[in-house]
Amino acid sequence: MRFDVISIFPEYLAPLELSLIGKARQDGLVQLTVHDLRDFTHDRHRTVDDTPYGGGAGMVMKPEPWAQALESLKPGTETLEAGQPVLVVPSPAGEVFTQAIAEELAAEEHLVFACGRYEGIDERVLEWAAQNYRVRPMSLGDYVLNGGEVAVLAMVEAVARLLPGVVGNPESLIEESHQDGLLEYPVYTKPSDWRDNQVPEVLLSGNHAKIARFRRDEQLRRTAVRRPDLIAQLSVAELNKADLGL
Ligand SMILES: Nc1cc(-c2cccs2)n[nH]1
Repeated sequence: MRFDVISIFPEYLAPLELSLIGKARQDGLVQLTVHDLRDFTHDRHRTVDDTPYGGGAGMVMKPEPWAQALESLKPGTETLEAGQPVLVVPSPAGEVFTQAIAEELAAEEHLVFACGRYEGIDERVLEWAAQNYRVRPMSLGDYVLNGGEVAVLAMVEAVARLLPGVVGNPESLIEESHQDGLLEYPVYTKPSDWRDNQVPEVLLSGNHAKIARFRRDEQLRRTAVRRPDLIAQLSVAELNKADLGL
């Protein structure tokens, strides 16, 4: 998997050199390159923004530096089966990023992330880029950040960790939150009696069927309380499987 990130703050993406993703890059499982958008400007001040047509506060990112940065990544030279790269554009006006989308993107060969700042990128860039990219405006959630970099850190981690060989034990990717549309169950470790707080007895029983049932019930109970919106998407059969006791 090849990741390219374009930003006016490339140092913001430095955490992607650390830990899991950093090791994946060293192991050659992931190729990740961060590009400074200002390298695609040609004026003395390396200008990337200008005032908005139609007025309004703030500045808009100029189209030409983006076009040159995106062209530099050689879209359109992909093999037929690889298909066009996906251009992910973090935006509060995008589709909401989910685990399902992370899994979708993890199946791609090449992802490009465009980190907007200011009031956003000139819309014509996204229209123009559609010639050589599958353009996907993507929101991290219904709140506003100052730029796309934080969203890219989250999305790259969510995608890269799904790639074969990136996390040590692939089993740890199973039964995670949102894996099956539910939140994950609570976890415990030693000591079993901690400051007079006990680990649920069933987890000490060694009865794997009961443990599995307890964990499933806890997933459903947590989801019903914390994320009723997810419960609405579950089948009646799933709900009937659990004793929610709500
Ligand atoms: N979910 C989300 C994305 C964003 C931004 C992306 C780029 C600038 S602001 N805010 N909130």
